[in-house]
Amino acid sequence: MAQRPILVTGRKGQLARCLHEVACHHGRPIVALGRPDLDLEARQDIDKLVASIWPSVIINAAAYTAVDQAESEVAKAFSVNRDGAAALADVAWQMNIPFVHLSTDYVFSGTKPDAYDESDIPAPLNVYGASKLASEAAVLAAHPLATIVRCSWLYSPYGANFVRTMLRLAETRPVVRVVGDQVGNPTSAFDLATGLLQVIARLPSIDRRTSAGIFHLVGQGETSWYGFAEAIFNGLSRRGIPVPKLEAVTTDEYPTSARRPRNSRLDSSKAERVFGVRLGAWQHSLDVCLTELLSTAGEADAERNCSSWRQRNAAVSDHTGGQQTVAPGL
Ligand SMILES: NC(=O)C1=CN([C@@H]2O[C@H](COP(=O)(O)OP(=O)(O)OC[C@H]3O[C@@H](n4cnc5c(N)ncnc54)[C@H](OP(=O)(O)O)[C@@H]3O)[C@@H](O)[C@H]2O)C=CC1
Ligand SMILES: Cc1cn([C@H]2C[C@H](O)[C@@H](COP(=O)(O)OP(=O)(O)O[C@H]3O[C@@H](C)C(=O)[C@@H](O)[C@H]3O)O2)c(=O)[nH]c1=O
Ligand SMILES: [Mg+2]
Repeated sequence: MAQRPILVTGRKGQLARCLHEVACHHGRPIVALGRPDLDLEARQDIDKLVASIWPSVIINAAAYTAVDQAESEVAKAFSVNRDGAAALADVAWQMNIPFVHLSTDYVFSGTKPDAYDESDIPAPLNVYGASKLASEAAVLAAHPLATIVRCSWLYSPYGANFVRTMLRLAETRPVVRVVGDQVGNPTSAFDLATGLLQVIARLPSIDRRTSAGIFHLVGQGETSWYGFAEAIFNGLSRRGIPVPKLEAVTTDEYPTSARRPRNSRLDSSKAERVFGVRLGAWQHSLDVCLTELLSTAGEADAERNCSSWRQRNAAVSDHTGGQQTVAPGL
């Protein structure tokens, strides 16, 4: 009998695209759905759509992710992130399908001096973070066995992310100013995709109460947005590309609509203990991403097929601790 596919939502988003590539590379059937076919705000026929695919697991990578814009689109952010996610989780629960949902470091206020673990109390500073925190509770209410993965500072060759923003600014600005007083964990969406596939591969062998609930899963290492920008520009310089002058500024000197946490570092040790998954160091994965971006300049937004996943990605290790490029157990 044919293997049931993974169903991922948010098809054009960076994580969904990475999941698609990595799953294809490992010969795992995967169906990616996006708007208009699957719109989390128009959920009448989600159950029929899901039934027609009959997936082995659903990964909800669709979300309203425009952090500043969310401040003035509160209803929409909650409608997509909380209500849409809950409706999909409900369908999964009714059909007895495991459900993996993504959340964010922005659920935290940033006042803790250390990395946040799953027992820390969230207190979001912005609408996006509040809507994602609400999504966690709503998803777990609809699907008590859902696995919720909080990640942070995702980057990839696709979509809107800080690496692609810095590459764009490098081409157009003589000086780039970036905040140096907000720290977190940059996370490669390819590494996260590989880690998520390991998580779902291990779900059947783990007690369902243990795999349910919240897990932090981010790239190893930490930096500020300024440190991240510096590493990006260093990567460009090493490749002979001219870069602008980079200046560190404070949060107060770089006003934005949404407030952001000063510290949103996440401790991923629970995910490592339970699922045996650990993502790679962000500096290495950034270099992989830059190579990919610069070798495919201009086509990063094009739809790609399975064959485009090269053996270049996903520094993920299993519980044996060894770094490897091919994820174990997929
Ligand atoms: N980006 C980051 O730094 C981080 C992201 N996360 C979480 O990880 C997940 C994946 O993020 P990422 O891949 O970066 O997000 P992207 O913004 O790259 O992609 C999100 C996708 O969701 C889709 N979407 C938006 N609204 C709807 C809707 N009403 N119905 C269906 N699809 C919709 C968008 O579709 P369309 O293309 O049609 O607009 C888009 O393709 C999200 O849950 C996000 O909150 C967590 C931490 C960090
Ligand atoms: C573009 C730019 C940003 N910044 C600052 C603003 C902000 O504090 C920080 C990051 O800005 P961005 O808007 O790129 O990133 P932001 O949208 O805040 O990224 C977040 O997205 C959501 C979806 C998440 O879940 C988070 O984990 C996080 O990745 O850098 C500068 O200082 N200079 C700049 O030139
Ligand atoms: Mg943004």
